[in-house]
Amino acid sequence: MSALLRRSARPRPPVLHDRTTSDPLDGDAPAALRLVDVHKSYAQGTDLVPALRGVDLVLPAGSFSAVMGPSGSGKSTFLNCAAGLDTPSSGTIHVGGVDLTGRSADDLTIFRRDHIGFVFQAYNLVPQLSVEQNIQLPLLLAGRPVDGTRQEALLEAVGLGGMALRMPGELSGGQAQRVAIARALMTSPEILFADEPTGALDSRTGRQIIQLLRDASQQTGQTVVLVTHDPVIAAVADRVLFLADGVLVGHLTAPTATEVAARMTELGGH
Ligand SMILES: Nc1ncnc2c1ncn2[C@@H]1O[C@H](COP(=O)(O)OP(=O)(O)OP(=O)(O)O)[C@@H](O)[C@H]1O
Repeated sequence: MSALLRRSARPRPPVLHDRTTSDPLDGDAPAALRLVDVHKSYAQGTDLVPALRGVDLVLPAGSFSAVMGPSGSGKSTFLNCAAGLDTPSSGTIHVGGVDLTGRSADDLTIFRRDHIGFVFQAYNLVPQLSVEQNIQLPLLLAGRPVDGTRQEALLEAVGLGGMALRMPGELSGGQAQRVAIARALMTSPEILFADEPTGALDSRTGRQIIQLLRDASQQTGQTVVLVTHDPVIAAVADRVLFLADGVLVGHLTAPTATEVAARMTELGGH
């Protein structure tokens, strides 16, 4: 993969409160994501349903992590709070040293646009826009210039060289997810969140896609956090974090799929 994919040296938009954090567990590596005692409850009638119950976590920059847990354990809630799509009931969340706590919805939208990438299970491409227009969209929305050379290099890297003018309706699921990955990397975000990115793909295509995300993120030094139900997909990560009943109950470093599956069985997941 081309060195062009390394994160752009172009000045980034200013962060809201720029300050450096480091991970005491990882030497001087800067923290890409830091959660301290994060709780999230949802109102259901007169009851409060706890979805996260005191999550503490530090992920170093450049790490590739998978989050697993039984259905209802709080994975999506964790991802949505960490990505600034939802706000925790209490606790603090820092992304790249920026405290997201207490931000207005507008502030969070601007922050997400400039500093966070997303890949969703459903690809979320704009059907009326070509592949290249979809990839350029986050930059255009942020009022940032499009680097044509980087775009071309990213399309090559995700195996879509020569397909810039195709429309989403002309793509397979795997190709559509490749476009979504290129789009998420185009803005050189501080951190990329992926929610079941292979969930709609057959297992062979899903494994190709996750390897591609892994390779591309390694080249760009990108921090990635993905939620998955698939132990084979999770085993591609540096570390796998396990959630149960809204609590992080452990992690495995560079595990095999068999080790991940065994831990999930212990937790009562699938
Ligand atoms: N908007 C909401 N309103 C009320 N309760 C919610 C809401 N979203 C999630 N919950 C509850 O919070 C808990 C955690 O849900 P969450 O979707 O985060 O789990 P999950 O691990 O992602 O589940 P799955 O693997 O099934 O997608 C569950 O008990 C769920 O019912």
